[in-house]
Amino acid sequence: MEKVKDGKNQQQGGGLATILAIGTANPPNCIYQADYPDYYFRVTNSDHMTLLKQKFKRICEKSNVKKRYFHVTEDILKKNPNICAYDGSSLDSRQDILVREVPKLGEEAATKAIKEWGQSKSQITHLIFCSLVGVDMPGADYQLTKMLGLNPSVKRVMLYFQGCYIGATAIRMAKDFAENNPGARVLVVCSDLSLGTFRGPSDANLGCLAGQALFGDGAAALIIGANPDTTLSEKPLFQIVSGAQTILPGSDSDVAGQFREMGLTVHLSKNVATVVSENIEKCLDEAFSPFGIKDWNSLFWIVQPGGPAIVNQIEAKLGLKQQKLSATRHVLSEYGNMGGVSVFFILDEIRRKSAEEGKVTTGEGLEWGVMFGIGAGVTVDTVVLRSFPFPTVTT
Ligand SMILES: CC(=O)CC(=O)SCCNC(=O)CCNC(=O)[C@H](O)C(C)(C)COP(=O)(O)OP(=O)(O)OC[C@H]1O[C@@H](n2cnc3c(N)ncnc32)[C@H](O)[C@@H]1OP(=O)(O)O
Repeated sequence: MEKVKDGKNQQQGGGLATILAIGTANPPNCIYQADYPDYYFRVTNSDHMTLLKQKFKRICEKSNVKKRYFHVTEDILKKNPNICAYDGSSLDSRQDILVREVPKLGEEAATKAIKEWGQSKSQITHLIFCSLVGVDMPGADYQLTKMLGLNPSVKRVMLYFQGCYIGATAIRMAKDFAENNPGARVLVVCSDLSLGTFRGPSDANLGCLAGQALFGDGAAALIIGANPDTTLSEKPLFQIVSGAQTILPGSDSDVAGQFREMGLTVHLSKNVATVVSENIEKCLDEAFSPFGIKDWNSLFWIVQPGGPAIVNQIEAKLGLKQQKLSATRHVLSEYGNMGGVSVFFILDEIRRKSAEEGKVTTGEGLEWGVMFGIGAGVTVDTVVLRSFPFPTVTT
């Protein structure tokens, strides 16, 4: 793990990378979880699978999700029955929608982040675009560059087909770009539509059924750069102190995805929450020992909300106070699991609520925080964050 440079990047004479703005977006079609089992079994023509429907209702009730947003509507699904079957040959139908819509939703989030940042988009030097789905060539990074009218020489990276840890991974990458390229301003965009994994129910893949109860659509964008220029009103929100990634032992194929003619099929074992919670303290120890921090309740918390079992078991294993994961739970409840996008929403919720409640820092009044990206592998990305005092700019 990269060590904190005590506020100074000696090589570049610069500071640590800082999150300068956050933007989020969702498609307009909102479905309440209470209505979802009926909706899902109806649109997938599966009402005859009564036992499976009862099980799905139980999963939805235990999901701790109140509502989710989706690009696809019942009309779109009716026109694409191959997507609604469990194993229909549907890749082309999915791609036609995803290749168009993933950059579009990303554009909405990026536009909000750039507006909050308040600077000219010509100052964006790097773009990192992440999406589980919608792979094409040139990719969503290229489409977004054109849509936003970014400098054609912006240095782009496209990250397709990574797990739900990717939001935290992208922050780790942006930190390297920002700290090693003087003056860099990195636009990070995550955009994911659950259409990539949407499919009808099957007795043969109950883990997939759990995914159908949890996944939702969203996009989020960050602007990241070192040495915020407060004379230009750049407002530092969170400092990115360090980033690390690891594969959890004994977790092979607990979270996996297969990409075939039927699209992307997710496999989730019942072991995910246990394997994550059993290994999370080691990730924390490695991340925070350089700073002598051992009290996990002294941190503000952002956890990829893969499902309530993951959130609950992390909380129990570490003895976290109940409110520690309230921003994480709020985002799970209001939007479902949006893959790599979720951690950006949680970060946004934390800074928004901190301001609203008059906390002294952007991180719930605390100084240090942790972000966990969790996904396929099982892979965990750990980002150490530091908040800023309010107001975040002194003139
Ligand atoms: C794609 C990526 O890279 C990243 C990701 O984010 S992947 C998503 C990771 N998320 C997960 O793995 C989900 C974690 N699981 C959960 O949060 C919860 O277990 C849950 C919401 C799915 C269910 O809640 P719960 O409190 O555990 O309820 P529980 O009563 O145990 O389960 C409800 C039913 O679902 C079934 N079930 C739950 N998880 C299952 C799974 N992974 N596979 C098969 N069945 C499952 C249970 O067997 C049970 O069935 P019955 O009611 O018939 O007994």
